[in-house]
Amino acid sequence: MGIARDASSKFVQLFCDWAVRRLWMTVRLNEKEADLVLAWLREQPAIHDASELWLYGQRSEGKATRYEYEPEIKVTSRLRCRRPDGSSQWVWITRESREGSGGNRATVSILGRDKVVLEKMLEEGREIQRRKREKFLTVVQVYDFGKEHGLNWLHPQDKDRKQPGRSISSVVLPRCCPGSSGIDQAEALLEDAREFLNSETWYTERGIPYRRGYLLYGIPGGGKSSLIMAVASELRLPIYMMSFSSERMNDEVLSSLLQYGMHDPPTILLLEDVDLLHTAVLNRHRQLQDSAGDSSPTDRDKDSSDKGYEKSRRGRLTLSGLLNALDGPTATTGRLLFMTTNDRDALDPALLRSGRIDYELEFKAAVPDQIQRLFTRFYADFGGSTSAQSPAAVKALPDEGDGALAELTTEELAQLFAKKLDSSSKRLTTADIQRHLMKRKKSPRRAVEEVQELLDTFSTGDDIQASVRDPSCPTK
Ligand SMILES: Nc1ncnc2c1ncn2[C@@H]1O[C@H](COP(=O)(O)OP(=O)(O)OP(=O)(O)O)[C@@H](O)[C@H]1O
Repeated sequence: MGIARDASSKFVQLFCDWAVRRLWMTVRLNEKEADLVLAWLREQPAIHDASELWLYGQRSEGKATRYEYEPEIKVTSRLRCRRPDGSSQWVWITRESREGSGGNRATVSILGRDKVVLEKMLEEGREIQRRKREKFLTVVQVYDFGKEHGLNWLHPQDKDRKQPGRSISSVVLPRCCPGSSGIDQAEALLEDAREFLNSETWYTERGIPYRRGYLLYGIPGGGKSSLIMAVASELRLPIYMMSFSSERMNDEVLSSLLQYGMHDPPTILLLEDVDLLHTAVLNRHRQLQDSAGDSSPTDRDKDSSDKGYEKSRRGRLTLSGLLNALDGPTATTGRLLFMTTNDRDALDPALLRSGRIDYELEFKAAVPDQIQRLFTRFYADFGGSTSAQSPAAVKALPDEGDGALAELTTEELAQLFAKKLDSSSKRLTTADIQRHLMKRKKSPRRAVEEVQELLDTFSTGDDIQASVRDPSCPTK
């Protein structure tokens, strides 16, 4: 009797398992797709009826705090989804937060075998993420999740996306053709990137890897990082900021970071201060190689430290590993690579070869036309024309005298300010000038009157002013 009961309960259990397997389909989602489904889920009205919600405030509008609710979706959420043909389908979504790593994983269980609902969810989630990127600049950084999880991308959660975007007009660079009123170097670079994004078929048809590399180099405080932020904001691309400082970084980790866990292309990959990477990280390996090369192979066989050398060699980032990850056979396409450096000469030529870097832009000390436009933009609220005239059009302006300055428009003050800086032999960066203006943000007149203070505080030398006066067009 007991045996018969056990057998029948086993049979029922097996039947249930079979029925669930037959009726339900479960799809496991990795981090990137899980983020899309969760972004979609957050916008479903049915979910907001949930009994557990998170509340968070956003101060992004400047003044009032805006409150937003996020449903608690750590547990399974069950909802009916509409299919494209108008019918509905039951879906269960379960979020699994990977402890310590911060990344999301999720499973989607669907009644039936039709995946169309899941595909619709992913598509809409992608659109939601794109809309969110419009409002905020997304910067993804490499983060060390500890011994177990290692290095991975730290994607900002929606509620952290507070970094506002930056417009290209906020980055004031010399004009491409000095003396003209044509576009400036920031707009030219943006145009180049835009053209690249529209030319995927062109690249594919010619068998050219669909990638573009930009090198921004020159003085600190010239606007290199600002330009990258502006390009990302204008093109609504997320920035992936690579960092090499962790001891855990090596060729394999780098390669896997660039292959997995990034948003779908196009994206921006940013390597900042790449000259420091070269000396501090890559050369470390070279020294190891050199010291190993000094001893004969027999000596090294004897030397137990040889094993240590091999181990450390495998655990290091090498130049070839970096180059392979950037544009080797496994490298992703559809990516804009930006490298910045203050010292171009310190870079290995291999890093700069054509096809790897396609566009170079040098940042120099500010030129008069640039200073004038920076000033006019900064004090745009003070009235006066905002269309900067070329330096040649500067009319005779009073040099000194408080009374005379009070009569001038912002535009005329800008011309005078640029003229005063130009007549000194000092080199100033746009960051230096911005700092001077910031201290006098309510008075453009004071910015001109106290220009000597700027020259005394921020002067960085006087030897290469001549080259600064002739900003070259970017090298393509
Ligand atoms: N050309 C510019 N137009 C507008 N603002 C600028 C420009 N250059 C610098 N700034 C301002 O100066 C500050 C520093 O600029 P930024 O960080 O972009 O310079 P950088 O060239 O990247 O410097 P570093 O090489 O030290 O990283 C920012 O607040 C930025 O807004």
